[in-house]
Amino acid sequence: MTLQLYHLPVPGWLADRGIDELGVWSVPLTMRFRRILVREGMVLHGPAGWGEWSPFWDYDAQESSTWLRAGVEAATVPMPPPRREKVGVNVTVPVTSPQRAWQIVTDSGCLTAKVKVADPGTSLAEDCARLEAVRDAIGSGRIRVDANASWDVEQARRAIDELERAAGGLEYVEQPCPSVPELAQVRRTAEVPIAADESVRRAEDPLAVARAQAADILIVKVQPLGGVRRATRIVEQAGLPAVVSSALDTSIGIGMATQLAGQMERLDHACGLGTVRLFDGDLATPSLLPHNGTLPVGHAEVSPAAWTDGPEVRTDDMYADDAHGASGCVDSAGTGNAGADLRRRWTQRLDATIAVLRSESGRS
Ligand SMILES: O=C(O)CCC(=O)C1=CC=C[C@@H](O)[C@@H]1C(=O)O
Ligand SMILES: [Mg+2]
Repeated sequence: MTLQLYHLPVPGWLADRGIDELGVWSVPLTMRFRRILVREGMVLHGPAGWGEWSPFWDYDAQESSTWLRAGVEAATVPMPPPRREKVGVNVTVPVTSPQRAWQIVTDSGCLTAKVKVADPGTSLAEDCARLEAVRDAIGSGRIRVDANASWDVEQARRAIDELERAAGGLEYVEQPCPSVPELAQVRRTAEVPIAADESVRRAEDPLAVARAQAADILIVKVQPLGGVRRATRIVEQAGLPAVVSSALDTSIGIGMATQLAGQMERLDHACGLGTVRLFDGDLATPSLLPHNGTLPVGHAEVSPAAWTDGPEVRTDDMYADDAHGASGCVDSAGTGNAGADLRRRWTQRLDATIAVLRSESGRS
């Protein structure tokens, strides 16, 4: 399987906001990440360029609506000039063998590595072996780990000590435990700084973690936080250093994230934006991949060559049989209903998500 990208008709709610082109895509990953092997989403075009909307499939319409606000903002709201032209990024190391981890870090050219740990079904010893290999590859560079809320307080204390020893020093530990009170407890005794990710991006109140002094650093992601402007406000209000990171986006979403990094007053840490390397295909040419550990700040464009159904498909012709775009599409390879399932699932998802936003604007 390779990259697929199909046009979809633009629903009225998006057209009213200035969106004039809509695509749905699917890209295989080069290796398992976050327990998935394929990433899917939409891209939206408007007066400010391209935006991405790619909530994971385990997110409901309510949570996905925040991600949609971000995609619409990127496509329709021009950003002020950035404070910096390029940003440092970390290489992301999935749960994998020490050999592969070593190779990923060596190939990356990055001076900071973020290593996934505590994945269900793997042991602390395996995590330590991966960290030793990463230290060997990165030399005097920085290593951070992400536990994705997998530990309780006691497990976190024990694991952090061991991981720190294996890594020969850690820059920070990202989301060791699920709740804010647990993070606060771990932070009180840990020698290593604590970063909050899920407690910011999936929380009803993204500032609660800062108020509770439960983290030293915030991880901020454009789509989960509803856009560059809202994410910037959250960082300002929290008053903590922030690490701009990816939501496992294509280059379009990574471009949105570089814009957030470009707007931030303080940017002391490498951004978690090197993840296009995990994709086997991309919407932009060239892809937003780090060179010498940095990425340029700015929007990425969907490449005309990326469209499976051709760059200039008139959606009213394509979907003559089906107003919702799920059938009747003839792709450029002549394979009939290729992508029909992808288009149907995402059209339904978009409809449900727009319904949430409509009801919210009805209430306000
Ligand atoms: O921060 C990075 O280096 C890459 C981004 C990354 O790790 C993630 C992206 C998307 C979903 C998450 O499971 C994961 C994270 O938890 O930070
Ligand atoms: Mg994380």
